[in-house]
Amino acid sequence: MKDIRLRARAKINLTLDVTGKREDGYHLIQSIMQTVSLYDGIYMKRIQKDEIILKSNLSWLPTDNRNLAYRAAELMKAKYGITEGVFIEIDKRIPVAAGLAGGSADCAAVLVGMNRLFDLGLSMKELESLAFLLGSDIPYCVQRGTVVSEGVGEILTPVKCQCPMCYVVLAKLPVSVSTATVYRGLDWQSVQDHPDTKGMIQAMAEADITKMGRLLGNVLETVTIPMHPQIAQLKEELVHLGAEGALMSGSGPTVFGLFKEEENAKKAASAIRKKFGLKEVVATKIYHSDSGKRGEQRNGRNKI
Ligand SMILES: C[C@@](CO)(OP(=O)(O)O)[C@H](O)COP(=O)(O)OP(=O)(O)OC[C@H]1O[C@@H](n2ccc(N)nc2=O)[C@H](O)[C@@H]1O
Ligand SMILES: Nc1ncnc2c1ncn2[C@@H]1O[C@H](COP(=O)(O)OP(=O)(O)O)[C@@H](O)[C@H]1O
Repeated sequence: MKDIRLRARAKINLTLDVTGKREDGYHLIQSIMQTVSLYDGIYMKRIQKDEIILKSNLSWLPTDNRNLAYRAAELMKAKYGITEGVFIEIDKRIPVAAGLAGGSADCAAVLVGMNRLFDLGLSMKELESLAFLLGSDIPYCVQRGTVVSEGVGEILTPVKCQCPMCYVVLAKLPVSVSTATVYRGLDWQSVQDHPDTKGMIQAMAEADITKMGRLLGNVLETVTIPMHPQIAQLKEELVHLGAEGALMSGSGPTVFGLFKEEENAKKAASAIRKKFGLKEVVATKIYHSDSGKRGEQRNGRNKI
């Protein structure tokens, strides 16, 4: 039976602005999203019996249609009349409910995986449209890279210059933050400090990581930091440890710091782990696709 291995990578938001609110309560955003190397491993296999079997290394992660990866397989099966089944195994490494889009990345990977496993021949654009039915961040997780995300997350414009290579420390407090609660708590019209999206793109074009560090900005911090003030302490400590800048990712609570040197990022990660007694601290880096094409076959293994 045909099988496939994929890497579902996490994202950070280098900038996140909210520019309006739709009548249905969803917020209009402008955000520079960036893929990082940290990934969940996804293994998928066609099975004869018409069912979806999902397993993961986290005992408490749902394995039914509360899991976004399951929902992706369910949607594809229904839409394309697939009567065979699929086995999905998730090796979860991205912290959950963290502002890193781990669930969305798994979901996007399963959409890509179903397309390949069942030879559906769908284009990236078609996969992104399906992705948007499942969540606002998921079209981006299909596309990946350095992208300006607008609308509620469905309007994606790749940034022409690549984000310069730098090292990223992710530190997650042991608390869960609901994206819906954070957006509900935002009074977007009274936000004073809007991130400079254009300035950030310019800094990336100049490969000026120091300037990028200065321009990091996320309006959702105004909601999540009062709920969890340690986020501000983590940001301060990362800068103290040599980060060019630090920011909360998405709706939080993960904080990331940007470092020029890998060694410094690793040292900072271990210092943060000790000082704050945190388990979920990862030193990773900006992800640059080396093939330019998602799902490219390398060394006999499918990677995304
Ligand atoms: C904040 C961001 C920034 O990248 O990321 P995360 O923190 O989730 O990683 C995203 O906008 C999150 O996208 P995602 O997590 O896919 O959101 P969804 O599942 O579609 O929606 C969860 C809830 O958030 C609110 N929501 C979401 C997106 C948006 N543009 N405006 C909203 O108000 C809605 O109330 C919705 O019920
Ligand atoms: N495959 C999955 N991995 C992680 N979380 C998932 C998954 N499927 C559904 N979820 C649920 O989605 C919610 C958001 O998870 P996640 O995508 O990790 O966070 P965020 O949206 O903050 O980046 C969690 O409450 C989690 O229970």
